[in-house]
Amino acid sequence: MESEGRNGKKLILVPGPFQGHLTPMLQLATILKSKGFSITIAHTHFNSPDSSAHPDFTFLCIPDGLSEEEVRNPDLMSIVQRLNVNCESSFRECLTRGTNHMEPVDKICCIIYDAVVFFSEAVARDLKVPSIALHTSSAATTIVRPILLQLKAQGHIPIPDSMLQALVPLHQPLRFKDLPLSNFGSLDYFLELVVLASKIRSSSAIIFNTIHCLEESPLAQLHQHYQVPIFPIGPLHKLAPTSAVSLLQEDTGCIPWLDKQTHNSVIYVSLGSIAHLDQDQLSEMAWGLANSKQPFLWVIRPGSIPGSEWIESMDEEFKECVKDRACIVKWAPQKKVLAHEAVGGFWSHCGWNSTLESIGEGVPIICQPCFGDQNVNARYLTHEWKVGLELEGEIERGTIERAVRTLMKKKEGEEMRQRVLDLKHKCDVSIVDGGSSCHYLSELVELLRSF
Ligand SMILES: O=c1ccn([C@@H]2O[C@H](COP(=O)(O)OP(=O)(O)O[C@H]3O[C@H](CO)[C@@H](O)[C@H](O)[C@H]3O)[C@@H](O)[C@H]2O)c(=O)[nH]1
Repeated sequence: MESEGRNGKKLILVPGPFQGHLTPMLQLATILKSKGFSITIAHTHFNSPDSSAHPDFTFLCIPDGLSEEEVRNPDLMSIVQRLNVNCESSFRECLTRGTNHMEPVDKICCIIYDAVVFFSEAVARDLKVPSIALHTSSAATTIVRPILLQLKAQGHIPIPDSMLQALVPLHQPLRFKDLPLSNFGSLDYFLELVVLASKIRSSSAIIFNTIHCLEESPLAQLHQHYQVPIFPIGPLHKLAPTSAVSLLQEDTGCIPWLDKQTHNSVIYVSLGSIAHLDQDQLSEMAWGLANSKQPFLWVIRPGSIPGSEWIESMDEEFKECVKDRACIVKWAPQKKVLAHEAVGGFWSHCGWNSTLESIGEGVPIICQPCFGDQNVNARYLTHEWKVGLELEGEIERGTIERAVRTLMKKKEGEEMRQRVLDLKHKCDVSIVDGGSSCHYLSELVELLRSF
């Protein structure tokens, strides 16, 4: 049984079962452990994290009732929907039954849950345990999501072409086309999920993996919107740099390859853990990179190109053309890659973790958002913080080649690099004594200790 934390307080943390959600929750767990709390990670069977990487935590598997078929071909929206239905009673049972590795309910001081697995809040309320939500996307995304519901009510979803380029009132620099619509599953369920995941219900506070200096205005709007404390305590990966939580095996062979490249010469390419490409897009990306003449490190996730295996789908001519300046892996140790001095640019889908990790290492970005909050993040990167280049329209080799050259070789790219280094410095300042994230973290810890 997990020994009591130094301060005698026990926390249950419930992550969302996707890479971009598990990562920040495990980082938060590491941070709170260092503050003296004992930690139980209550996770679904689906995409369960590797418990051996975190010997300090207790792991509790919530039976999730998903069928083998649902797990084999996961459809994100329906998985989220099913988990929120299936897991409420099994989670409650896990907590109340007091299994060998579980503490009695009255010893739990708080349940911290990812906002997408809101069944956790229902259980916390039922058991009269305080709860706090963690939002894993940006504050800007959270504050604009309700606009989608207004648009739907006005019959403006799908958003008409005539509106797409217009700025969203009170939410500049966002245009209507940047609003965080999902590509997955039914629109109605997505909108329902937006409502359910943004409700605070009985929870006592909301944690954001963001930084005051990056999102001052959206955070101010959130403070007005929600009647509970908001804790922007990011970037979590900087506060918990050793917290490993990869669902896929990392290929560390790319690090010795990077060691041989010159300073700021490599463009790192990754579209995160969810986005998919088709064969034509893969080919355009490949030739855009090849024609840019820049060395590149490219993550091609297994299964991300439906119907083909990753490397077999690249043709011989391409392999020959890039053989001295390309490294292609299935999954990279991304934080180490971005911190490597050879990496001078990141071509990213702009998931929120990748966005923070790139800013945190002072690496400018070519932005290719695929869906949802990535559109919001890309717009902030290109038009608010001005540290990213927008790759708009179809994926096309000429556009890619030009974007890579601009970022890596031209004055415009160098200016972005300077600005992102300034932002990195501000982020570094936020997490040390006197910094905003450090301050909010102390307040969060104080609240948790008061429960
Ligand atoms: O080869 C790789 C590629 C990625 N990563 C890591 O995987 C995470 C990816 O997270 P993120 O950049 O946020 O992308 P997604 O996995 O696509 O995340 C989902 O969840 C995020 C948080 O809610 C959202 O912002 C995204 O839009 C959504 O797709 C990051 O920590 C990366 O460091 C690796 O370690 N190795």
